[in-house]
Amino acid sequence: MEKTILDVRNLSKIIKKKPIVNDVSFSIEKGEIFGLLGPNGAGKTTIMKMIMGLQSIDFGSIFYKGRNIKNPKEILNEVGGIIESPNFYPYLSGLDNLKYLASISQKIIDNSDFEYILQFLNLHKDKDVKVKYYSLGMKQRLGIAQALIHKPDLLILDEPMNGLDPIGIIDFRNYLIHLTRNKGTTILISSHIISEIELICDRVVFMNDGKIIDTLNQDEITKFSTKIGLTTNDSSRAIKVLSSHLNLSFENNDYEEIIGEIKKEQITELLKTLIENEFQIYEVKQYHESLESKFLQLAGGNRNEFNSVD
Ligand SMILES: Nc1ncnc2c1ncn2[C@@H]1O[C@H](COP(=O)(O)OP(=O)(O)OP(=O)(O)O)[C@@H](O)[C@H]1O
Repeated sequence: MEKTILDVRNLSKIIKKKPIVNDVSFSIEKGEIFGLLGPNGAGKTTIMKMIMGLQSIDFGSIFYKGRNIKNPKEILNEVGGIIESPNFYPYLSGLDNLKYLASISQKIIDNSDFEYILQFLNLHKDKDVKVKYYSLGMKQRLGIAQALIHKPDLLILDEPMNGLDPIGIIDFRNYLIHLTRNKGTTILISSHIISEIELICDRVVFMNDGKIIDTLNQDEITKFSTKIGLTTNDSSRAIKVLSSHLNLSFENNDYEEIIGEIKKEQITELLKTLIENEFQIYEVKQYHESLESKFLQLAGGNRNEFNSVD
């Protein structure tokens, strides 16, 4: 079985004599979640568009499962993605949009697949509503459904959390982890929001000005962000709940904040526990050297364009 799913070699895109993507190489293994992180204009979307055949390649090659892909249409049945705003037929319902896509896929997609994806993305009750009446968040979730409905081996997600609410983000992250761990799906995901990426990625590439400036693997990502500061509506109760439910030790600091050491992969569980116990969460901060500070250091001049941990 082919271990490397995607191999991007010396990819370049020149627009108006400017290298938008400049000699970028990386490869992604089966079942990996691979993050592209970079400020606005770094070249993330352009790379994804080249992989999906939405933009031509000026230099370099893309290998998919060992095959040099000259015409990306060859692999579209195996690849799903959201790049920029997803496209829909506004006069069709959410379900009919999905059914139309399914009808042009070569994969077998049955009613239980539609049911599952619509339930999962919390669109089930609005499945028969025309998409022109959908909110931004609903359209984003339908876009995710479109990317997933044909069960792609490789999922390409350009800023997929845009427009999702906090619970939607947590559920979506967990679903991506489920897809990779249980279905063997491989994911290439971009963001300029560091906290979204560091929670789920096995490897992260930092881009700036069209170039890769650094790559971190899971161990290197994990060693960041070990201390968390939380501001909620009830610090004392939060300390008790985190201790009794998750065996985490948090304490008050001087700023109505509670601080505790936590492993990166526990953050989702921590937030879920607090939400389930009806806390208002006003702020979540990371202390120690975080992926964000590493990124800001690497990105230098563009530092103001990054979002901080939400
Ligand atoms: N067709 C085009 N014509 C001119 N410039 C372009 C074109 N496509 C992309 N660019 C420029 O290329 C650069 C990289 O754009 P790209 O969308 O790939 O960045 P990005 O990292 O995805 O940014 P963001 O986080 O804002 O989505 C930007 O400066 C953009 O303005």
